[in-house]
Amino acid sequence: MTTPLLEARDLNHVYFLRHGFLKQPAPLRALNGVSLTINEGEILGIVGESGCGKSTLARILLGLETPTSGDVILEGRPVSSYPQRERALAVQPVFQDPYGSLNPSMSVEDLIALPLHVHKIGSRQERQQKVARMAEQVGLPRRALSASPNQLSGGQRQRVAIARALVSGPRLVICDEPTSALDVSVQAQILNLLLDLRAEHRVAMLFISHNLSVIEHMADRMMVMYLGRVVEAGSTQQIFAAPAHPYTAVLRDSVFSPDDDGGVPDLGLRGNFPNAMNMPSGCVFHPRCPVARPECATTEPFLTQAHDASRQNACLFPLN
Ligand SMILES: Nc1ncnc2c1ncn2[C@@H]1O[C@H](COP(=O)(O)OP(=O)(O)OP(=O)(O)O)[C@@H](O)[C@H]1O
Repeated sequence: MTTPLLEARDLNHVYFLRHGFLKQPAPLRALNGVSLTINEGEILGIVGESGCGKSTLARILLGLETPTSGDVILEGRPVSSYPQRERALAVQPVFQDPYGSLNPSMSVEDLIALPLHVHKIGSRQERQQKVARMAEQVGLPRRALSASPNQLSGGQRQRVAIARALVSGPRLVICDEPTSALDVSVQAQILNLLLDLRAEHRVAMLFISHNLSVIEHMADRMMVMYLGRVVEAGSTQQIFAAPAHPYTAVLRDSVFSPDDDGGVPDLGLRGNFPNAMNMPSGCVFHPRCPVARPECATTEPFLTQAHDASRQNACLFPLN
């Protein structure tokens, strides 16, 4: 068996929130026993409503946050044993907001070259060549290299962010809602660009979105998250054809407005998205589940294999 590129084992993350000056901080479980693997060159999609823990997971995998418990293993070694430089070279981010993540006082060329500069890769001339090649691959015109990011459109800025993420040759790119802030007309272009770059560079991606149709387009395998837990995982094609968890089925059948802003979509479910500080008993989805039975309020389901070893779901009464 080949070693996965990245493995997360039983990640738990708790934030402590203080309500009121004198009150004791109360725990909010943002991640609850999340495990995953990403293989070389593979795209793993993570989907779920706002607040389900997607960005917390991304930040932990990027090393921007330390999990309360659990392990992250990169190419068979715990990430804690990696020097920061090596980890940053192996795993690069592309965030949602291309406006906030690009320093407007730098030129596009310097922005793309930043990882090469920080990690002292290549001579000045080699860096320039790499940046020019990368800019061409992401479809930026040559004249954009001397521009400030403020002079570019949202789609072009995201191309800069993607070029910067890929220029140092990472093995994994973590894309957190990379097209949610863009105009509908450019979203598909950026998604297809990421697919082309994956094919060309054999780079793996963790692709986070609240929109299941984006995940369907992008991901080889996918995980559905709800209130910090994984409720279904498996091949994207199989899950779309026959979702096992009622939450996945609701997400699949909901109609997303193409220009929704990444907030909580209207899934037509009874009840609101629950408060993560006051988790429902039994199955955490049961208060909103269209097919819940009495046992669902009292018995907690665990993520278990179904169909074959590649699929898992956490439902007492799976649909398929
Ligand atoms: N720094 C923080 N301090 C306290 N609570 C946090 C913090 N970051 C996230 N949370 C809480 O943790 C839970 C998971 O948040 P997270 O941002 O990871 O979810 P998400 O699925 O990425 O949502 P979104 O798409 O809105 O970013 C939420 O209840 C959120 O309010």
